Amino acid sequence: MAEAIKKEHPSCCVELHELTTKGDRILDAPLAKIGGKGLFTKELEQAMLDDAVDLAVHSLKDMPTEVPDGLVIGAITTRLDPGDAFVSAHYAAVEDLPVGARVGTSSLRRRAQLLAVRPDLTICDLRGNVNTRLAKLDAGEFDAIVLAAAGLKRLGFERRIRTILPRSVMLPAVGQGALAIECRAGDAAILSAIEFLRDAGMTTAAQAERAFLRRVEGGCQIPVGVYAEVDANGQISIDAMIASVDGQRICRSDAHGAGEQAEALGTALAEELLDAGGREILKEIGITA
Ligand SMILES: NCc1[nH]cc(CCC(=O)O)c1CC(=O)O
Repeated sequence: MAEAIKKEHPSCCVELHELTTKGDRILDAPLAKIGGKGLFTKELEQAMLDDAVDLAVHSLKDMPTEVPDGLVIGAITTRLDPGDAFVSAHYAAVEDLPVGARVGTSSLRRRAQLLAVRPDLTICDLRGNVNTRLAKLDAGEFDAIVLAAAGLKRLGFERRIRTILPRSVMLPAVGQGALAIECRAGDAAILSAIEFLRDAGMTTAAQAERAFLRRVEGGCQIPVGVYAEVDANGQISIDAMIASVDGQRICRSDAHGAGEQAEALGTALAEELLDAGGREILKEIGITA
């Protein structure tokens, strides 16, 4: 990212400040148990409010739906790959896994959707950075793991991907695969310097996906999936689901309309799913929506 900005603005001096967040540091507990919003974003946001850095690059999916006062998402990039990848030494796809196979994954969303199609699987918690997760698979702890395709691709592990799970089985997390560039709200110089990174279609899709998430009050800690896409005519399609953690119940639906209606469509789809059983599911895991 620093390289891309430097290339676009040769006269700018771009300095990289690497910060670690609570989400990077606590690697021995499932994200759902660490809890709290902004696990991967807070430290970076504080650095911007303190004027220590001018912008922060996040995975959009790590960003809470509410941005702190004084900060904005200045640009959302093209989605690298929204999907979830199946990685395994011995099996080519989920349907090839033997009965009771051990699958490692870090998220309730993946757990629920895997169990919906294969209730026999043993889903095991798996956290850590991508290298650690692949090392645990290679050490034989699991028959397969499922993790974001974008994370694997960005870190050069694309060849480890056996299949991308189809969206009919696995809806991604809100914003998965896109990056969000956050900066101070009034910083006109930075806002215009990062404008070139902005993907118009993805920005609209993110509005719908984040409106959906805002309405169901979830983060990547709850079994919720959503995927929105804008076509060449500016029409948006949204697919979303709310699942029980055991995958036994999945409320799923879709919505279509003009891109200008992205937020309203996302919110309405959330309400439809909450009314169709989603509210009850979230209540069971302690969330009132
Ligand atoms: N929950 C952690 C996280 N946040 C962003 C990514 C990479 C994918 C992306 O940038 O959307 C990952 C890893 C994963 O889910 O496997």
